Amino acid sequence: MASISASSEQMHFGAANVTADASLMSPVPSGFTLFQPSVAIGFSLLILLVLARVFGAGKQRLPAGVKRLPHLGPQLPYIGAPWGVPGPGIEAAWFFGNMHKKLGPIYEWKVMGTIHIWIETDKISRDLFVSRQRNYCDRNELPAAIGVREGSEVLPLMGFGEQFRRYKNFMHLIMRHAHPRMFYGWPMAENKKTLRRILEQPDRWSEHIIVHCGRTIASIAWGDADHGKKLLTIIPTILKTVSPAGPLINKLTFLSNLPESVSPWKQQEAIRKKEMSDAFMEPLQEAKARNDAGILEDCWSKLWLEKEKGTEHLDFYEAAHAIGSSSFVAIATVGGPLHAFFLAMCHYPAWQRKVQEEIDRVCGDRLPSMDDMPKLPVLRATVKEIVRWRQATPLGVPHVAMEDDVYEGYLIPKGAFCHANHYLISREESMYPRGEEFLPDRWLDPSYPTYKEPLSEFPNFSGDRAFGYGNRSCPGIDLTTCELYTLIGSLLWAFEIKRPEGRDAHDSPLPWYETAPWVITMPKPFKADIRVRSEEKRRQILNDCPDAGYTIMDNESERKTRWDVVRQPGEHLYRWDGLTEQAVLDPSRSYAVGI
Ligand code: HEM
Repeated sequence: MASISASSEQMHFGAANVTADASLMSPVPSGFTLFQPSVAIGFSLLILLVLARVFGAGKQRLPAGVKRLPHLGPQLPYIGAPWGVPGPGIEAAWFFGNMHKKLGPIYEWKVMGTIHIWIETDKISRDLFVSRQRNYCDRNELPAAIGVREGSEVLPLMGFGEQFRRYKNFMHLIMRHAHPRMFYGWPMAENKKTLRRILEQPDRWSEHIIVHCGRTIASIAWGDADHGKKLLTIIPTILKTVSPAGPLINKLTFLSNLPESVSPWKQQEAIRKKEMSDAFMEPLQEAKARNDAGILEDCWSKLWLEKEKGTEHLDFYEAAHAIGSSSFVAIATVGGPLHAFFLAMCHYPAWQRKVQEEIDRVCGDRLPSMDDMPKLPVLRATVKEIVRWRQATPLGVPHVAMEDDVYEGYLIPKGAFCHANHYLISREESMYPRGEEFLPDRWLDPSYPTYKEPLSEFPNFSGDRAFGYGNRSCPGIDLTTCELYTLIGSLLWAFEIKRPEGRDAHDSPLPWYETAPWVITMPKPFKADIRVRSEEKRRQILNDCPDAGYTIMDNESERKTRWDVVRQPGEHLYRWDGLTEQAVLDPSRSYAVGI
């Protein structure tokens, strides 16, 4: 297969973008000292190698007739094959995709004593994570996120067990309660405020989208959009902490043995934990005060405070963390596809006109609501295709094998981290021809394998693979549906979104596949030309959409509380503490066409 350094999906990356991972792949440079990080890492690896040899670590015993999964070839005992660990974010999805071309649809890669199993297809993911879900429902230890797997803080990262079951049941219950009530009307209310902000400051669309997601989920969780600031404050740290591209300790896992007094990661983690707990406990405390005063509006917290049947088994700390940790995940996951929406509209203007024709015909002079959705298949297809085209979680969240298992004659050992490559699964040629294109027609035209009738119901997100598999799959599908359908519908009702022309286009070209390097990723913010579609719509927005102000402050002098969110000096667009920054990719790598 031909090999290129920037295929149809991938961008060209400048030499300035050399990844930090390069140190893991490069030979040790001449003229080094023992204090250089690369030398220290190399030295540590050497000691580990010697220890592993001495104690015979890393030997894998295979039962009779069972084979080891395809792998990279010779590997070091215990350490495995840490060289070549790919760059962050989407590059990892391409990199592991390239390896599938050599090793087949499922292979293993041992790094630092852990067996990682990479899965290329929907079928294998379903065989393991759905048909055998009882064995593949654990989560992995994250070296930088100390104690999160065993703790009672973060639902998506909790190991399987009694505490996880209690949180997840609670999450399902509050979702089941809120969904038929359209999440108590909060998403529609926030949609209007966001239209107003974008009308007034179109060049800050990316910032308004992030704020929108924070305000919407905070309203649903605690009945007060202002708590969204707390979520916006804590997310950058936790998302970086749990990402392979985050702290070094996530790659060099043996560093987690350092005592807290000399471990900057452990010290940082103690601060992160305290801040996150405060961000979850304070809003529930405030919601309680408002509930006691009889003024708390409908929200998830109210269900717990008023002891809705099935919620009473959680104490205050647990309820605060179950609600908080179910909320913070709703910001980047929804914000990512919303960013991808702006990108798709700039790249595919003809499709934008088509979906606007449908919205105009069905909704006329009012904003689309969930009641309109059966009559808006083109809008639903647009939203579904956005989530497929630019995955919010391209490598999903690992499922950990709880016991040894044998799949098609191959051993999947207890403790293996199993990764479904969602990026590849969303591009399987047999299901998604021309997978790298944004092609909403694949959900509307009977000639495509993904087409389903009736169009008043399909496409929808039910069973969509982007939301994961089995008993660890995403409980946020209904909320995502409500948020994305109605906000994207409203944005298309109100605005025309175009790629910039002339000098602007030259100075900041439209990205194709530039995403952030974290486990939940989003397209890099870019310049778009956003104009209201008519003077009548402008009047309607100004009359009917309340001005809720701007959450992000211009400078530190305006800060009143620890939770205020402030743009950094010299920052025109809020960069969310680096979360919106582009992944730094390795320009020396190349990926096969079609990955
Ligand atoms: C486009 C939007 C979203 C996508 C693509 C998405 C994707 C995912 C994926 C891939 C997982 C891991 C599934 C697995 O392990 O197999 C997950 C888990 C989870 N998601 Fe979402 N998600 C989205 C929106 C949301 C929203 C809006 C919420 C909350 C309101 C949410 C809450 C959660 C939680 C709590 C988990 C952890 C479940 C568990 O570990 O058992 N997600 N999501």
